[in-house]
Amino acid sequence: MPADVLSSPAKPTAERVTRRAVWGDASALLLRAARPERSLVLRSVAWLVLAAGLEALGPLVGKYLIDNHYLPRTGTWPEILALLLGALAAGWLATALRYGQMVRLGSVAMRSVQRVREEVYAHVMRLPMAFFDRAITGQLVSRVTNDSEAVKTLFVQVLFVVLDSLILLAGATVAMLWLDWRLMLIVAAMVPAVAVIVTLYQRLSGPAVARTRQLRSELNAQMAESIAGMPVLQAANATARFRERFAALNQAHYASRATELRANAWLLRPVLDLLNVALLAGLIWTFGLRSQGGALGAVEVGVLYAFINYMSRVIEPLIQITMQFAQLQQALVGAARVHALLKEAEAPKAAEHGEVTRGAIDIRALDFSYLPGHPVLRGIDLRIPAGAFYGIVGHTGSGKTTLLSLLLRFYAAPPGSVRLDGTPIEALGEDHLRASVGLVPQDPFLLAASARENIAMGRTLTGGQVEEAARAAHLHGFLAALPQGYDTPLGEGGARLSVGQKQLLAIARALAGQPRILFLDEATSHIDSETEQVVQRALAELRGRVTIVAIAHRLSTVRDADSIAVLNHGRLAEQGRHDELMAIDGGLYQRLYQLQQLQDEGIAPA
Ligand SMILES: Nc1ncnc2c1ncn2[C@@H]1O[C@H](COP(=O)(O)OP(=O)(O)OP(=O)(O)O)[C@@H](O)[C@H]1O
Repeated sequence: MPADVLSSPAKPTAERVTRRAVWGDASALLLRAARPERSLVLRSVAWLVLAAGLEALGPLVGKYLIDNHYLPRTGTWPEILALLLGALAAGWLATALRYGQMVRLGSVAMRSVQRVREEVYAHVMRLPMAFFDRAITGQLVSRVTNDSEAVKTLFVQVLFVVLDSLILLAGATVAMLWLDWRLMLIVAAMVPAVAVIVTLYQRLSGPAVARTRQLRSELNAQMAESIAGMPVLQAANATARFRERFAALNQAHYASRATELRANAWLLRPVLDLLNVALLAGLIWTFGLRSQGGALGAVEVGVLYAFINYMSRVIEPLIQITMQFAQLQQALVGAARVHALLKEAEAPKAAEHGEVTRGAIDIRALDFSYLPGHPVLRGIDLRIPAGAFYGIVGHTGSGKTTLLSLLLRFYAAPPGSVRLDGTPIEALGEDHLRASVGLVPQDPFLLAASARENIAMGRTLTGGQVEEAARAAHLHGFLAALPQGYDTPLGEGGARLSVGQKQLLAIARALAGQPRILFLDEATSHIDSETEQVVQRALAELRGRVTIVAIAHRLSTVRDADSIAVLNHGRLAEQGRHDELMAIDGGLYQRLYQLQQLQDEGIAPA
């Protein structure tokens, strides 16, 4: 992550490169977010330029009044009144214009955040499973919620305020140039001084800002992890240790914030205020020299009035710009992180040809490894006819789940090695593939919603379809007897259900999509024998209509399967019906089965 490198002071070259990358990433995100409203942004900027021009007129009118009317005492009241009213009107118009445009640009910023947040969420949903192997949930949540706010900060507090200030600065500079270019040069000395201050500030506070953001996202991550693992933490009496860990992170976050605050407090406003006073003294000194008849010649009093006025107008935008650098640091890092996430490659798009109509699976010479040089599956050949019930068994780590993940296209199998109804799996359209297969995972994932919503999962299913799926999973009786029937809230993670009921609900959900192929990943490992029989009955009723591939630790689940594939260290060791496999003397399946029987009888350890 760029920000992490940014916070490391040890490698100046890498830091420079990374800082550039942060700027590049953040600007790319900004452009992307504003693109749909660029004409509105351009129009607003044009209005801001006009407002700055009107604002710059004020001191000019003042100068004209002093030098042409007040000092020579030549002005007539109507003339003076007209000039004053004109200046007032210009000032008010400028204020109204600026206010209106800032509100408009603020709305652009809000809409941009909305767009970015939706884009990030949609993007995360399309990322390949391999991404989630290394992603940390809390940090991802941070990206979608906190960091996408950085776009708003970049727009509202930085870009627009800085832009507005720059336009004001340009207006005042042009007016000063027109009045007296030499005096203007004195005021212009502020610009390099501010550049020095900002560079210094960036060096001091930049790493602290990046560290603060990183620590904040770690705090989020720990919070999310602790809530998810609460039963384990409490049972292991680890809460105090986790509290300490959280406190240590929080302390580091505080220290990092304190460094930021110190840099802000010392470097920004106070230094600029000092500079302002020094330049004002320089201006009055020069004016004094000239009025003594020095080499520069006389300066009109009105010019001095206008310059003092412009100086305050120059100093304020400069203060604003430097003050925004604090926000800019944070926003840049946040925006760069969001952009880095958006650059994360999505799963490759399929060619979208071919269809799954019957549910036949053909696996040929399938090799797979997560990490180069560490093969997990080797030369698997397996043909599963449509409507068949196949079991996959094998010791822990033999590659069962990996095989299933490839059949679900969670990871990419080598092209052509997995075919569904004759079409290579990589060519099937995403929506079609997902509609054709159903998954009952080992740990059923339940939404904090009603049973109906949990079965439908956002699909537009009729009440009849939901009920039919629940009946097929042998869960209808239970759900219908709940206080609000299918509409009873199930609590977070389905807290109101037993593990077996959750498993049956996951089966109902998978069946509600009317899949051609149903995958079960150890769906019976956590349930009692009675519920297992219910699951077996449900599967038996599906036979011939849906292809079923079931990974099972508990071999009784697949005893009746049409065929059982036995994996051993990533290879297909044996294959056949239960009785055929049991007939192989000293065979792997036979040994697994006998071991399980001993475990069931309490003779061997589980
Ligand atoms: N996402 C991953 N990244 C890297 N290696 C992985 C990943 N998932 C699994 N592995 C490795 O692949 C091998 C096979 O794992 P897999 O989960 O497929 O086995 P399994 O037969 O399903 O085991 P179990 O019965 O314990 O669930 C293991 O050595 C495991 O460490």
